[in-house]
Amino acid sequence: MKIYNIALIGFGGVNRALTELIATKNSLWERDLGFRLNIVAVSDLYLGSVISPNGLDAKTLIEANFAKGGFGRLSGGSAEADNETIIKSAPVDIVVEATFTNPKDGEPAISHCRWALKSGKHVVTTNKGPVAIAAQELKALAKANNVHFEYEGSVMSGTPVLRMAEKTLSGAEIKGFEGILNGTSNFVLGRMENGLDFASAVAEAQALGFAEADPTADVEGLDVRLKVVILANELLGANLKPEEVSCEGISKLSPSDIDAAAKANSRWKLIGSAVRNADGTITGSVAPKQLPLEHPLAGVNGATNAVSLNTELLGSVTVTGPGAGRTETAYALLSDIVAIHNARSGSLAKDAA
Ligand SMILES: NC(=O)C1=CN([C@@H]2O[C@H](COP(=O)(O)OP(=O)(O)OC[C@H]3O[C@@H](n4cnc5c(N)ncnc54)[C@H](O)[C@@H]3O)[C@@H](O)[C@H]2O)C=CC1
Ligand SMILES: N[C@@H](CC=O)C(=O)O
Repeated sequence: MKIYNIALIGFGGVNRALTELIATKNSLWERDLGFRLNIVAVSDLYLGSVISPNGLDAKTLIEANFAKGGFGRLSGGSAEADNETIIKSAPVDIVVEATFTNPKDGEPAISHCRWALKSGKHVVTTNKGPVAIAAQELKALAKANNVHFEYEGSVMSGTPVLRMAEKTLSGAEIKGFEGILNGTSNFVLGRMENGLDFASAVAEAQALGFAEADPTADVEGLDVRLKVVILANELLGANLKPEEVSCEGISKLSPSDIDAAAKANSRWKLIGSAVRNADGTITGSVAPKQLPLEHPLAGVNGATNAVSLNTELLGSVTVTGPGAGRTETAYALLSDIVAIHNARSGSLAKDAA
């Protein structure tokens, strides 16, 4: 049985949810997946950092109500978040990057990934910045250092779309996609349909753990823009940069726009899409669209996301599932670790034989 020592960078909703899963499910994973996870280091801007080479107790990490700089009170702890030392020096196999997504330049998360990969550590991340802005560089670094860079949760949280497409749609010739790719804005639009005002709906999405640290990224479409870039680059072989994707969010939609749509048997949805043009170029966009109720994406509600992949050989293939949520996103990290474990232990090859 394998034990993976891990470092958590960022200890917010997602990495706390992963810690909770570790506290409750390690024995199940040992039996069913063939590994356990051992948290050896944690670093968080607010709490500080801590390293314990033998491992930290996951239950204690979750239950202790640490104040600002609180890791400083732990043995091996410091009130400052020394990410660089933790990432480069902690004796871990996997760095779990779940700090905030910076839609402008992806930092400091890109540096976190770079440090880890250069130190010969696998990276699993739900952070969209490094994937949308620096995937090529980080994949090359991973390859050069014989480690993995995995990021299933960067699009549609724990709902498998990147790995599903890579593993099961090879040769289907994906020509484009359109989807609902932000849980917060979809949740907000639904709550506004029920009469709630915009600000209260955003506050609810924050309380439920769906929203970004700065929810402007959700409601102005910046988060979807990163996801469009990731999907286009991964599934269509594009080389898009965020600034090349046109972007409009939902913040200008008023209650009367929402009512008018309902009266016309339709609904506003924030749609991210990309298409391969006749000349081979790829165009991406993010914009609110008024969809008739019978449209397949019109019935996707709350923090659920959905993406319809337009393929040459299969027609339209739609994947739907949670697009945000702490535990749902922590599951994406687990699925990345399972992918690493299977690749390293050769169990997929054995299954296929
Ligand atoms: N919550 C969700 O539903 C989903 C989140 N994501 C992404 O996962 C990541 C984590 O999300 P959440 O946990 O919900 O965010 P969060 O805001 O709850 O937690 C982020 C944590 O990172 C810490 N942090 C910020 N900058 C840091 C730095 N430079 N060094 C160390 N720690 C730092 C903050 O103190 C905070 O505790 C984000 O990038 C987010 O975009 C992706 C898919 C879904
Ligand atoms: N804030 C994002 C979280 C997942 O990426 C969302 O609401 O979809």
